[in-house]
Amino acid sequence: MANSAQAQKLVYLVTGGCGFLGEHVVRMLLQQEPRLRELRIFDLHLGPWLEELKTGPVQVTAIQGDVTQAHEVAAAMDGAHVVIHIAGLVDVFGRASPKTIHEVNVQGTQNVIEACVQTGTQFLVYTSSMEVVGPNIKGHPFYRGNEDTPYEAVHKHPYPCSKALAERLVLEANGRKVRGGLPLVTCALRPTGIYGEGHQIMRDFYHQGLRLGGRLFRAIPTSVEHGRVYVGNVAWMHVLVARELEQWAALMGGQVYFCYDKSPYKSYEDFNMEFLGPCGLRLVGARPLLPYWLLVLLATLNALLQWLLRPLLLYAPLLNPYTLAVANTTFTVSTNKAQRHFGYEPLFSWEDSRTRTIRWVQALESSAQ
Ligand SMILES: NC(=O)c1ccc[n+]([C@@H]2O[C@H](COP(=O)([O-])OP(=O)(O)OC[C@H]3O[C@@H](n4cnc5c(N)ncnc54)[C@H](O)[C@@H]3O)[C@@H](O)[C@H]2O)c1
Ligand SMILES: CC(C)[C@@H](O)CC[C@@H](C)[C@H]1CC[C@H]2[C@@H]3[C@H](O)C=C4C[C@@H](O)CC[C@]4(C)[C@H]3CC[C@]12C
Repeated sequence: MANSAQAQKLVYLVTGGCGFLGEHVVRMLLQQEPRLRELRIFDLHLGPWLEELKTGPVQVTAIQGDVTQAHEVAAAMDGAHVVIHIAGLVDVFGRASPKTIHEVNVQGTQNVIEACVQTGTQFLVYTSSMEVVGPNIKGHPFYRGNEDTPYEAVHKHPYPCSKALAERLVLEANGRKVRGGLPLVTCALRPTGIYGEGHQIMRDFYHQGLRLGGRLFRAIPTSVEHGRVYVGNVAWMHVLVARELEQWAALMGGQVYFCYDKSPYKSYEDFNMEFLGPCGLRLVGARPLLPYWLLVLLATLNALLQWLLRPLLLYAPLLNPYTLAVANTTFTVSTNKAQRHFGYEPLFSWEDSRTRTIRWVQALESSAQ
């Protein structure tokens, strides 16, 4: 813990700080980073909950802005020591155009990098994604892989393509001179499927189950495992990386780290039932109720419907060809690189992560009644 001489001298900027992961990172920084003097939260959509944070010892500055606007990013960055770049369009459901996804995720990231160079911000932590690696378009499984596992990372979908390009920009920017002549130190964190309080997709599954009389229908074989990580542990890894990046710049600069904890490897649907089951939902079927070819047909029909209806309304169901393919491909990580490089250990046990998430879903239940 920092002593009083070190305390409260740093300015952090968090982009996307009002999103699912961003809010947890903001709250974790306020709890776990004693050197914070000012915390700037830059987001397209500011949350009302930010007001409650302004009563503490750290100056919390909410900045409504757009990462696609370079001047807005530079203005928010000026004077910051560390930037944690979380903002992004997480869209695999066809809600945004490929162009918009690229503008936000790639150009937005480039704007953050250039703002660091222009203003002299020396430390950049980027929230990347497992999808930078896979699953690839060939449906190759990634089984208990790590940051060095060979894998043909070939993508077509705009989201993984944008995350892969943005991550590359961040890693290539490591070592660039920023204003004042010091080197920019960057690194990228790759969460697998994040779960926890505020996860919109979990909320969607819960409401879908309520609509179907408390039942969800299995679509994916139990043998297909997906790595998942609790949002609190992802937030903790962001805080730790931002703290250690200066001291271990030579080791950590230009590196990628998977985000991991002790969450069990299960199919995406079975894992969700760890939280939805205790809240009264039941997953029907020991194996998929429909053959895979029929699921592909239904997913394709959903994509066609989305295209036909687009001039009238946004139709964006969970099931589409991309989400079906991802859900149906094993992707699990087994690594300790973050532990070896900067001493990361999960802050929340699996049991604690599960309990917190169940309590959140139960709160949804009471608000739905
Ligand atoms: N959710 C996951 O499972 C997961 C897994 C791996 C990586 N990630 C990455 O984590 C990051 C956050 O994901 P999330 O699940 O919290 O998503 P989210 O949509 O809840 O949060 C994204 C935030 O970014 C903001 N934002 C979007 N466009 C912006 C723009 N143009 N300018 C400024 N702010 C903008 C949004 O308003 C939102 O607050 C993303 O970069 C995503 O790729 C998410
Ligand atoms: C309708 C069924 C087939 C159902 O099982 C579909 C589930 C599907 C919506 C999810 C399965 C895997 C998810 C993705 C994965 O957890 C990792 C991701 C990376 C992250 O950066 C963004 C979110 C996501 C793409 C995540 C999205 C939902 C799934 C595709």
